[in-house]
Amino acid sequence: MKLTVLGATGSIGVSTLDVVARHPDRFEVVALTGHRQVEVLAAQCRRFRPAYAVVGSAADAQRLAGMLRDGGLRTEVLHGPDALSQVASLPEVDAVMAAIVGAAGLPPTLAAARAGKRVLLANKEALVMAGAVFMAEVRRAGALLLPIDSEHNAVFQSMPHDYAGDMAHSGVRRILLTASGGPFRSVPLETLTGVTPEQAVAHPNWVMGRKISVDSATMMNKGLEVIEAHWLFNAPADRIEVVIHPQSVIHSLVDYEDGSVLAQLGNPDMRTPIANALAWPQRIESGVAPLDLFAVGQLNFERPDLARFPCLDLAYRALRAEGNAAAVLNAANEVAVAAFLERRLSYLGVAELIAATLDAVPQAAVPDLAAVLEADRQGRAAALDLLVRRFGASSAQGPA
Ligand SMILES: NC(=O)C1=CN([C@@H]2O[C@H](COP(=O)(O)OP(=O)(O)OC[C@H]3O[C@@H](n4cnc5c(N)ncnc54)[C@H](OP(=O)(O)O)[C@@H]3O)[C@@H](O)[C@H]2O)C=CC1
Ligand SMILES: CC(=O)[C@@H](O)[C@H](O)COP(=O)(O)O
Ligand SMILES: [Mn+2]
Repeated sequence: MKLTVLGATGSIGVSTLDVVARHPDRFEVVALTGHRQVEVLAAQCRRFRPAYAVVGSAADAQRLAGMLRDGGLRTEVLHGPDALSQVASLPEVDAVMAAIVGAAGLPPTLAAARAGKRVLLANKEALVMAGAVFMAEVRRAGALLLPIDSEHNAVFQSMPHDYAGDMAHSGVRRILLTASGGPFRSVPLETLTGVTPEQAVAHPNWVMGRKISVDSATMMNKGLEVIEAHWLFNAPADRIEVVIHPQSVIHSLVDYEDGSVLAQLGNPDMRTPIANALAWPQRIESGVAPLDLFAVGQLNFERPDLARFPCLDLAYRALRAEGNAAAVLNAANEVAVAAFLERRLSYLGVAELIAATLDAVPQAAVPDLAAVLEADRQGRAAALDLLVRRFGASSAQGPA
């Protein structure tokens, strides 16, 4: 199978290449993309010898090309958003790992879907922003969409094999998404005012990029995942429930009409869902240790407290509002998380800024990609404006 890995230099990208390296007879890497981490991408190119590598800027492309030439590699180095879409839709590529973080991942992921690829979807923001447009393109092009997000991969594994998007027909009552509750699940509520980016990114169970780690702390990650589940499984909001499960061993569950509840369990290591989607419908070795239930000992469950996790409530509200609301929610969240990581916004300010942005941007339909991108633009503009005017941040904003 010939692969493009979008976001190869990130947490999911590195785990993907770890699985790929275990099966040189099965997988061939055609293209790798990074953004700013040129040295990491250069090392990956030396190891996997792709035909194409993509970075964010012309200057970095020049630097990478020099490094690869010195190593005797023939990899063609490209840069910029169009190059991402180009390598996501190459005719010789069978499967695309979509592991760019945030809205920047939408155009190349959509390009892969439009080209009818096997799309391994980690970039949940793409589906949150553009769910209807994205799913329509998947169906039109006959692409195979396989979820990488651990919860959705667990649901995928626990659904009937012939599930075609009709929960009632398949006897599915509810989808139960598990959530760790993040680093602030049980700290006294009054201490949340002063929490730092370092505390927020210290996830109890998973090692991930900084943006998704903050999302886990606020539980916006679970909110985005509720919206993701809605689109992937054609599930209405009131049939998707979130269950806090602090051990992150049960990755999610499907509740059937006959009272059966099927779940997928495993150690919290993304190489399991990555291997599952890369090889589906076969099973391959992933490097993940066998689950030791005696060491786990206990599996606990709690109902999420929406006063502690208002972002979860905001995401359900955006899903129910339909139209541009989810794209605005996502845009505001990206602005808020970046500002929090730069210490320009408090932890509690993240949810407040998102709520204020949702109030500020008028409702609109999003029938096509242009409308989705306009909703994203409006959400970012409103959030940045509110950040300065209402939340007192200075007007300069650095990279996320
Ligand atoms: N990490 C995890 O365990 C999980 C992640 N996900 C999802 O997977 C996606 C990736 O997450 P994760 O790997 O943690 O994130 P990371 O921050 O670790 O990696 C992000 C990747 O995207 C690249 N990137 C960043 N900005 C841009 C841009 N503007 N244009 C092109 N490429 C860009 C980065 O390049 P560079 O580093 O070179 O600058 C890097 O390769 C997210 O959508 C996340 O929600 C879902 C489930 C679990
Ligand atoms: C590994 C993965 O899929 C993450 O999205 C994970 O779910 C984050 O943990 P939380 O349950 O804390 O959001
Ligand atoms: Mn997840």
